[in-house]
Amino acid sequence: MKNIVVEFRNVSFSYEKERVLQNLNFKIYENEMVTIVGPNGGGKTTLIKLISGLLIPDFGDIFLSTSNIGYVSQHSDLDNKFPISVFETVLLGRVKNFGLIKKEDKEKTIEALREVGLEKIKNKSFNSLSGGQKQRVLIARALATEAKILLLDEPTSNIDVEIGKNLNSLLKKLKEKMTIILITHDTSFVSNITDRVFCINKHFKEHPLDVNIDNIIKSSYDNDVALVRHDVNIKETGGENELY
Ligand SMILES: Nc1ncnc2c1ncn2[C@@H]1O[C@H](COP(=O)(O)OP(=O)(O)OP(=O)(O)O)[C@@H](O)[C@H]1O
Repeated sequence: MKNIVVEFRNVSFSYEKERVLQNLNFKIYENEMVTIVGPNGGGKTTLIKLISGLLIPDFGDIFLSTSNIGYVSQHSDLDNKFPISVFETVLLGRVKNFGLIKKEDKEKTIEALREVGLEKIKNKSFNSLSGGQKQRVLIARALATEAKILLLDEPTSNIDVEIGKNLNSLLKKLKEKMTIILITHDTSFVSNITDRVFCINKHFKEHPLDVNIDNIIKSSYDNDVALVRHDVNIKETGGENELY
């Protein structure tokens, strides 16, 4: 029997008066990879913000087996006016309460960069990298925190098919040592490695793996449901904290 890593019990969430998630119940287990799909505005990002602790539910309870959570959000750009190297970006994952950086922190940073295959470009500026490389650096930053749960919000935005394949192999490797929860509109990208598929449209549904997910979403929610990737930056609204 696998250990439960995340459990939602009757969880509901609203932004001000708008109910976005209604009575969610599910469990996610150790070393599982769960893919979250659903229409635009269905509440997928809200769900992973609840898991990360960035948002607090109105009702219900969320149980987590660890507070070590790495979150790679949809938007990978850092401020261009704030030049930062690849190494420093990943090292930020080790900075706790503005304490001193120790030798061990630098070692863990290099280890994380090696794991995602980017050790050789550690001195490059983060903003000079391609979309796919930036994604890998941000995954390395999550690894440097020694995360036990990795949350990824649309990791295939801004990257081409070839880089997507590399990311797929990286996630397959990482799945052996952590639980991965990933939002994507591109289900083919993870179909060979995901263990379960959750569909979120205010309510929760779990779908079987062996069918075409896009068709399921359309038949479940109606044909007009928009399934689009986030290739554009959208400014966050509301009073939430940004993790990075
Ligand atoms: N900070 C916020 N303040 C108010 N409403 C918000 C906020 N963030 C999201 N919403 C609203 O909550 C609903 C769910 O948004 P969410 O981003 O979780 O959906 P999503 O499934 O991730 O959508 P997408 O596929 O477009 O990224 C939407 O109606 C959205 O407009």
